Order: sequence, then C-alpha cells, then structure tokens
Amino acid sequence: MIIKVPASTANLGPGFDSVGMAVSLYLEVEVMGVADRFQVDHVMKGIPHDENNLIIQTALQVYPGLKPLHINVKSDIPLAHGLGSSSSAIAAGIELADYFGKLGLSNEEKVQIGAKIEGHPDNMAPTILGGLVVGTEVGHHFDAVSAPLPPYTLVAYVPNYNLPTKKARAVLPKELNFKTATHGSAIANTFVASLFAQKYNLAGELMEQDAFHEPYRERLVPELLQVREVAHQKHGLATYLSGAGSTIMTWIESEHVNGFLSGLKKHDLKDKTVILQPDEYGVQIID
Ligand SMILES: Nc1ncnc2c1ncn2[C@@H]1O[C@H](COP(=O)(O)OP(=O)(O)O)[C@@H](O)[C@H]1O
Ligand SMILES: N[C@@H](CCOP(=O)(O)O)C(=O)O
Repeated sequence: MIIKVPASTANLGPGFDSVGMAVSLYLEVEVMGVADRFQVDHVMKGIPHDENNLIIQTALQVYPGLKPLHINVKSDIPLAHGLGSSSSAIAAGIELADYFGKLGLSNEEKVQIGAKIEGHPDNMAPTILGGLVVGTEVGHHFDAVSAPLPPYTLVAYVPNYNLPTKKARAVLPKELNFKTATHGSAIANTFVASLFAQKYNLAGELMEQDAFHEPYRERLVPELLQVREVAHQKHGLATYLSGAGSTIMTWIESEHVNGFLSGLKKHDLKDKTVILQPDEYGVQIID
C-alpha cells in the first residue's frame, strides 16, 4: 500500500489560519510490511527513523494499538518552508492508523483530528480533501467548504533557508486593535467571496492586502516584496507568503511563467523555483 499526500499552501494572504490549497508536490509513504520495531526509511536530514517520526507518532496517537511497521518515505516537499510538510506527514499518519486500525474515519473526522494535532486547520483540510478549502473550527468541530479550483499556475520561490512555523508564529502580535481587525476581516471576507465568485482579479488584489500576518513576517522573508514587485511587472496575479514562509507563492497564467522566471533572475532572485498546479484529490491510497 502507498499513501500519497499532497503539499499545501496556506493563508493565501488574508485567509490566515483559514484558507489553504493542496498543491502538486507529494509525500509518499509505502508500507513495506510488519516488523519487530518501527522502522522509517527516508533520506531527510534530522528526521527520526523510529517511532519518534511524526508519521508514526500521529498514527500511534490516533490508533495506539498499531503494531510496528516498516515504512519507506519519499517526499518532494521541502521541510519547514511553508508548504505544509508537517500536515502532509500528519495526514499520512492518520491514514496509517485508519487503515491498520480499521477505524473507518470520515474525511471530516480526519481533518478534525489532523487540525488538532497540527494546531491550525488551513493546511490539514486541503491536504486531506484536495483543492482550495476555506474552513474554521467552532465549538470543537471543524467546518470546511471547498471553493472552485483557480485556473492559475503557481510559482513557488523557495528561499534556501527554512522557517519553522513555530518561529514564524512567535513574531505575530498577541492582539490587534479593533480597527485593524475589522478591516483585516473585511479584506478576508471579500477575498473569500471573490474566490467563490471566481472574480480572480479582485481576489488577486486582496491577496496582497493581508493585515494579519504578512506585515509581521516580512522581515523574516525580505524577498517577499521583491518577488511581488517582479510579479507585478510580469503579469502575475498575486504574490503572498505561503503558509508561515519561507516559500513565496505567485499565482500566474501559464503563458507568463517563463517571463516571470527570467524577471526573477534579472533581479538577482536566484533561489529555487518550483512550478506547481493545484491538486484536486488530496490524500490518496494506492493499493
Ligand atoms: N515526512 C516527514 N516525516 C517526519 N516528520 C516530518 C515530515 N515532514 C515534516 N516533518 C516535521 O515537520 C517539521 C516542519 O513543520 P513546520 O515547521 O510546520 O513546517 P512546514 O509544515 O511548513 O513544512 C519538520 O521539521 C519535521 O519535524
Ligand atoms: N496559518 C499557518 C500556516 C502555516 O503553514 P506552514 O506550511 O508554514 O506550516 C501560519 O501562517 O502560521
């Protein structure tokens, strides 16, 4: 059995902790068989190979009766770069628990469990459900609504430094004043409405008007404003900090991708770029 889990891009500007989309980078977990102790084969630096691995930790949390397994993990998702690698690992763990524990969890239950473990739901929901998802937790349950898939290519500018989500959350303010909060919320509401109405020019404009996190995180990822500037010159729809960063995401029509990539190089923005598409399927089990 192989569990294939997409990466995700969260926030999309003003949708802090609430909006996310699955994207075409993947974590694959192959179950090799039962074993005497948990064994996780992979080539990721600094990630445990035993029961301390996040995938196994999650599986054991969801199904404590899980017997030791030998699994092989391959991943294209850069760690701690704002592409939801931890949510993808958690989603894989939930699937392992569901499969071997015969738990029969619904997608909604999986999102609920994952969001609780991850601490915020905006990566978990698209990772499990696929597509572009808007959601929130109210009264201990998570509600998610899927929006139409946007007809854009996504260019991820992946700086060569990582940024653990915990560190990027630590720079956020404890409180916002009432005026900033209501204006930020009005921007987010109109942004979400425009996604559902497929009014992408308006969505693009609002994606760059976040008041909740980017103003505080800009100093951690100074390339954000530079990449945005190049995108404006090269027909990009919008550029935002993917998740907590460090990846900077630009939505752009496919015919303009090459011009944008050349523009980045010309402005000395020479870190890695990855061309992505929205993933509409979410987590998949391949028997
Ligand atoms: N495939 C994986 N297997 C085990 N642990 C993982 C895996 N992917 C991510 N993690 C854990 O999640 C951490 C990154 O999570 P986080 O800081 O939230 O960044 P992001 O989710 O944006 O990549 C990694 O440092 C690692 O501890
Ligand atoms: N809403 C969260 C999203 C974190 O996403 P990640 O991919 O960086 O883990 C936040 O902005 O903190």
